[in-house]
Amino acid sequence: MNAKQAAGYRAAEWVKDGMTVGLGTGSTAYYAIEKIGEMVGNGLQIRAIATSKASEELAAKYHIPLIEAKDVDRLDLAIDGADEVDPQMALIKGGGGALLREKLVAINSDRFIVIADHSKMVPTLGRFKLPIELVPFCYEWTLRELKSRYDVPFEMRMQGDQLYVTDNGNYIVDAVFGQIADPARLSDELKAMTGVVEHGLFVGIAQTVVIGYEDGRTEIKEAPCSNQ
Ligand SMILES: O=C[C@H](O)[C@H](O)[C@H](O)COP(=O)(O)O
Repeated sequence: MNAKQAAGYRAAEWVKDGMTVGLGTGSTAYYAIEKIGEMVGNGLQIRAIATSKASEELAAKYHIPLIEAKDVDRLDLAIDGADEVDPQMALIKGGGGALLREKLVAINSDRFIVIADHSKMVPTLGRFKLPIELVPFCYEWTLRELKSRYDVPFEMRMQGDQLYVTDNGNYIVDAVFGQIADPARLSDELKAMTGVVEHGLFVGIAQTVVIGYEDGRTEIKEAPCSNQ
């Protein structure tokens, strides 16, 4: 058992018969999907939406029935990893490029459970580069606007010698903020920019964080206003 596995497996315990479930993306979400797949193999009846093509393939491998948004109004639960988690349970996500689908799924779920190994817990967000998803059309102008507003390094995400393209056909620029003093404010500012599709700050969205440790222990944190 490693720390990511501990967190992923523990979160899978929230999944109950009849639920609709959002499946996250990344190396921690992998373990949650693996465990849920095992539970489905043992007779658990759920329907799921995956947040990336990679997680869709993983779900299919475990015979987890997949649905689309038109099949359901909201999800009961979503389980996903994070790149950083602060003490208020604000997150940076999108290291794997899946931030847009992940945020859509998270905000349309009754409970959003974040799974993270303990190294992801930080006092202040921003050491991890903040992914910002850009519309490819005239992205150079959006990038120029970002640079004029924020005096920090911006790095277009690459795949080999090509610009990285998300599952939604967009680009990602990673912003090296170092420290983000006011994640809610930055989130609103970025969201209001034309050309920015989405960004990796998840503020006030997580209700539960499951922290995993190498010895297999887990620690659960609930958002103060969460009544779920
Ligand atoms: O786009 C990727 C997602 O936001 C991931 O959940 C995040 O990057 C954490 O990934 P991992 O569990 O592999 O560290």
